[in-house]
Amino acid sequence: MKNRNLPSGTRDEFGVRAEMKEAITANLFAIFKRRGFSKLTTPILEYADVFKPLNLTNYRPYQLLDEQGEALVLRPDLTLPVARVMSTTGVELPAKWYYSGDVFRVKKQLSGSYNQLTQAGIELVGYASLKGEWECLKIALEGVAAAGITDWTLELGDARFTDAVLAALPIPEPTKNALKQALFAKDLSRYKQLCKPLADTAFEPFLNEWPWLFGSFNDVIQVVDTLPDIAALVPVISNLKQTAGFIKTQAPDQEVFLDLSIPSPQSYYTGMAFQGYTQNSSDYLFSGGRYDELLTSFQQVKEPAVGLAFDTDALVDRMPEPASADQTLIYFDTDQWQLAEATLNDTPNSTLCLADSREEAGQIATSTNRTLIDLTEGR
Ligand SMILES: N[C@@H](Cc1c[nH]c[nH+]1)C(=O)O
Repeated sequence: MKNRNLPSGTRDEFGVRAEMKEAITANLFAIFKRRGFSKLTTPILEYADVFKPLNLTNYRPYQLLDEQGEALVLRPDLTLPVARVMSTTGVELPAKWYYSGDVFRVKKQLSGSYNQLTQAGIELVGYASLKGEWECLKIALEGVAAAGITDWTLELGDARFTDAVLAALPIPEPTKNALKQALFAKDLSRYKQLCKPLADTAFEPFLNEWPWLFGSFNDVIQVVDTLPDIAALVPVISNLKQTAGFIKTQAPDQEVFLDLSIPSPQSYYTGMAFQGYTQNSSDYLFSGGRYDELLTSFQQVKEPAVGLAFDTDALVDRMPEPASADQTLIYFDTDQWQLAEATLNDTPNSTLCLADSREEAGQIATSTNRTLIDLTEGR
């Protein structure tokens, strides 16, 4: 073997970390199942076409070809495969699915982030009501709590906000597009220049704040309230306010932020989006949102849908490590297997010592800091 290195952005997982990941995945699955979700598993390989609705600059996939020369990819997302299943299998709707699996996204070299990450998530297909978003948020609160993470921020947004505001501005279409680009790129000098024709209009106070429209829910809503009436914004703001109220009833101490100055986390979102963050890290704990148009890229009929995925690796990175219990090693002769088995059953946190000699068993016990039970003693 010439190259023993791993492909960039991948890792091996073993020991405590791998066990913590298994434990949080089991906890999340228990939450999903208790709330009536069914399991859905899809392959790691899919036709590249499935992921056309993604913004591929953020999610550049690993590509390969099948035997007919068709482009395949390692899946960069788990929501699109669920949408594909929904449109090809004629499953009766509405449906509640859960899943877990690895996704692969080619990141910039040396960006320091991983190209393979594990997600565990849910998709609610066929539910148009705000109850769908709230079910996702309830699961987000429970999932993060199950990981033992207490200090985190829930960030809300809405994919419709930016376009609704831009549509109302009395400026030509190309200027609106340029303004959106400058806003998202945080190119402030260009942004200010493009806003000049709107000085002294009713939009001015809002436009002065828009690039910084991120922060605690009520502070951001106050700025939004300075806008003149925009009919398309009414349901957006009302849903956001109701949702902040819902969180208050479910988790009174939960910090809720609102970000209305960035692009939607996924190009396929059509409504509310929500993410969980801890301080000093750009990895989200979970990310989700409503995507009512996505199924139309696979089938004729439109189906409302909303979902969320936990980044299992991000949860593990922030989970408190479990206290390690005292471990015991059971040394025995080959003809004592039954006795060794009985001792194993009766002794918590024990493991059989498979060494050939008492001396080797002693060395292992010392180097791994374990107590040794010697069943050969006095033979
Ligand atoms: N697939 C999305 C998360 C999601 C699940 N359902 C809806 N959104 C992501 O990876 O960001």
